[in-house]
This record gives sequence, structure tokens and C-alpha cells, in this order.
Amino acid sequence: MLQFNQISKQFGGLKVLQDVSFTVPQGGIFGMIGPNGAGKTTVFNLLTGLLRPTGGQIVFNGKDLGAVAPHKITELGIARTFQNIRIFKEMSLLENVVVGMHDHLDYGFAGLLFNLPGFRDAEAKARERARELLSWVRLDHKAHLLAESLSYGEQRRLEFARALATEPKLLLLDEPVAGMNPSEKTELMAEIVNIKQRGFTVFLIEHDMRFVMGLCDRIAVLNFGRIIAEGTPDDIKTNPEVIEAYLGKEEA
Ligand SMILES: Nc1ncnc2c1ncn2[C@@H]1O[C@H](COP(=O)(O)OP(=O)(O)OP(=O)(O)O)[C@@H](O)[C@H]1O
Repeated sequence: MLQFNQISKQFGGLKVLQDVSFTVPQGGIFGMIGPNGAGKTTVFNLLTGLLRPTGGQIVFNGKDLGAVAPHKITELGIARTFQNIRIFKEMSLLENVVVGMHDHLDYGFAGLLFNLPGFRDAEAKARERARELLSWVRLDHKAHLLAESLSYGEQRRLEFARALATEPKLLLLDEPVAGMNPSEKTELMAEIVNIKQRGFTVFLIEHDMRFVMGLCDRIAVLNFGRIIAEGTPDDIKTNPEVIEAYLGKEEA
């Protein structure tokens, strides 16, 4: 579904990514791990068009993303969540998800302005779908509460529903369990498996080794801007270079 072909990225003299190649297959959960500053967020920023690579090619469903503008990349079916949660706290959960959908509603500016029947239909459908997405993350019973009333773990789940509102083919999760307690992490794992079972492809970057090992079908390990291993959790766990680079010699 997604290929990075020999991607490099430099900021001035700083080589953040070098010759990075990997493939995210359709339908599974793909994880990228690596120490702080390894370049993981840069991978997502390149993928969503926020940054452009210095060299190499990113191909999504056969399309070269080279010259595609960020909003067009969303239209192609890529959505992301962020390390620091980005939801509208003063809006209800339902409104948060509907807003995430708006680019995809097809009623035009006139419809919005004059409250035409087409607009009202589209709004009703959007709210129905938003409720469904909230139920996927077990928040439908709170649909009319303000997002600020949610716990941290719930806010993360709302962010998922918002990202899914754009009907992505590929969902990017940037450190989804950052700041969560163990029980919130376990719940979130179940939710991500759920999302996979509904046919979405998930690509996540994460520090939490246990979480990644327990969840992902395939994992790539980034270290100092290079991929040092790619494979199943078992391949990764036993790879000496990974153990040394990621866990440190002592733990090895
Ligand atoms: N816009 C930028 N300009 C200059 N340097 C940058 C920029 N963005 C990232 N970097 C540098 O690139 C390197 C990789 O950063 P990146 O955020 O991709 O790493 P990361 O693996 O996501 O780290 P973390 O796990 O801490 O989020 C770091 O040294 C960072 O300082």
C-alpha cells in the first residue's frame, strides 16, 4: 500500500533520514520504533506532505506523492493523529467528528449558505456517521458532552474517531500511547485491533516497545536516520543490532 524508496531528508547539514526504504502492506498494523530523534516524526511529516524529501520516492497505492499537496494527500486516503492531542475542547464530541468530515461532504457553498435540503441531508448523514465512529471508540454515550470533559485516554480515542472521519485507507498514529497509564494502553490496543479488523491499515510510530511488540504485524526499526531492521515482532526482538541500538547494551 505504501512504499518509501530510498528516502533521504536533510535539514541544512543535518542528515535526518538516509536511504530509508520500507513497505507498509495493506490491511495490517505496521509499527516504526526507534530512539528519540531517530527521525520517526520526520517520516510522518514527509508522508503527509508537511515536508518534502531531499531524495527518493514515496508511493501510495501506486501514486507518487512527490508533488501532491498536503490536503490532496488527505483526499487520497491518508489521515493522522498527533503526539500532542489536537481536538476542539470547547466543542462536543459529535461536533469534533463532524468537523473532521466536512471536507468530504458534498453540498457546496450555496448549500451551506442557504441551508438547502441537500445540505441538511448531508449534515444528517454526517452526524449519523459521526455517531457510528464514536461508537467504534466506545464514546457514543458521551456524544453531546464537551471534549474538555474527557479523560486523557478518552481524548486520544476521540482523536482516532476524528481521523477516521476523513474515511482514510491508511491511518497514521503518532505515539498513540504517549502519557497513558497501563490500563489505558491496554484499552487502546484493543481499539486499534478493532480498527484493523474493520479493514483499515494502521501505521504507527511509538516508543513503547511492549505496546508495539504486542500490536504490530510488522515493525521497522529506525536508528540515526537509517532502517536497521524490518520484520515480524519475533524477528525484531531477537535482532542483535536492534537490541543494542534500541534497548541499550545493558538490557541486552
Ligand atoms: N524542521 C526541522 N529542522 C531542523 N531539524 C529538524 C526538523 N525536524 C526535525 N529535526 C531534527 O531531526 C531529527 C529527527 O527528528 P524526529 O522528530 O523525526 O525524530 P523522532 O524519532 O520522531 O524523535 P521523538 O521520538 O523524540 O519524537 C532530530 O535531530 C530533530 O532535531
